[in-house]
Amino acid sequence: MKIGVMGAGAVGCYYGGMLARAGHEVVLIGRPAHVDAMRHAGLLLETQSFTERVPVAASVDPAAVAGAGLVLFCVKSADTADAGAQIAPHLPPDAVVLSLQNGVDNTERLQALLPQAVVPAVVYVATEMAGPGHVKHNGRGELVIGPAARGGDIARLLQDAGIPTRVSANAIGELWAKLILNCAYNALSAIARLPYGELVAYAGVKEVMRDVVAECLAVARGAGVSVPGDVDEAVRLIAATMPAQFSSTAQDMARGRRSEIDHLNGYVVRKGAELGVATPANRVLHTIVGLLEARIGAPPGG
Ligand SMILES: NC(=O)C1=CN([C@@H]2O[C@H](COP(=O)(O)OP(=O)(O)OC[C@H]3O[C@@H](n4cnc5c(N)ncnc54)[C@H](OP(=O)(O)O)[C@@H]3O)[C@@H](O)[C@H]2O)C=CC1
Ligand SMILES: CC(C)(CO)C(=O)C(=O)O
Repeated sequence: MKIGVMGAGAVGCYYGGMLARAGHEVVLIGRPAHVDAMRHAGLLLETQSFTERVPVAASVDPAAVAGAGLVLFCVKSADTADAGAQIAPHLPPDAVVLSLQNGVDNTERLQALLPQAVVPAVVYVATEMAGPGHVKHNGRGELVIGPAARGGDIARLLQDAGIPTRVSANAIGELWAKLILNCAYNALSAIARLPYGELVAYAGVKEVMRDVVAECLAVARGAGVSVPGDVDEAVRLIAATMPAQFSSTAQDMARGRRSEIDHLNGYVVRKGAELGVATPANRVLHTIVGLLEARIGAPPGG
């Protein structure tokens, strides 16, 4: 089965690379610098256990998804609508689109554009682009995917390629659990320009995070979502296990790029307003990040 990857960035290149390395026909669709490098010398896949150059097809043309039975959709949340519209005319009717994105509404937004099955995936990985056509895997790599008609087959295909995958009937709840971590850490790390260890050591930060988490849980409850696990413990563990890490929002801001904040705290604020749940702490964080992004000239969120 041909596999298309929409968004040849950190996540797309890691998972697409693992699948290509396992012998699947994979095409990575991305920006010219990465595509040119991969066409010339393959994808440089640097993981914690091996480093390999993986031959892979690459294109800047969204039409390259034609003929794909599975598409990994790996753009940032702000690019979901544009990238979804670009692949829509070229997708086979029976393709399955797996959304490998943070935030809880990408599947819904993508499904509104596509008649094909769109399945959410919770992505537990740390990966980055270290240069054109060069992906660096810094840890983990598991996926939790939502149920789908061919969910079992897709999970097996991923497993066989060395990607630990399970199917969960509550993938949306798991996406919310991750969203809550993002809401607690991402904006604060970006605003303070601090890694998590220093961030939580500052007086009052843990209390702000507690307020943010309580609001998120109230919105999730209002939306009928059951958030699995011990959320407070999960929040505590982030700073304890990655004290030197800056949030992806902080990293985007440092690069002058638009972050996903509108789909993190911003989503909680919008959903809270819709459900009549107050979200003052999330609102303040979302607004301050928006102001900072406007000051550095990052394109407005979408
Ligand atoms: N990196 C990580 O470790 C993790 C990331 N995630 C989530 O995964 C998702 C993807 O993140 P990540 O891979 O880091 O992001 P990246 O920015 O590294 O990758 C996305 C790539 O897609 C490109 N792109 C966007 N729109 C198009 C388009 N229309 N056509 C072709 N290429 C396009 C982007 O180019 P450009 O930048 O020029 O727009 C970029 O190169 C996000 O939701 C993120 O939150 C989840 C867990 C971990
Ligand atoms: C979980 C967390 C907060 C880890 O850095 C993350 O996903 C992010 O930075 O976006």
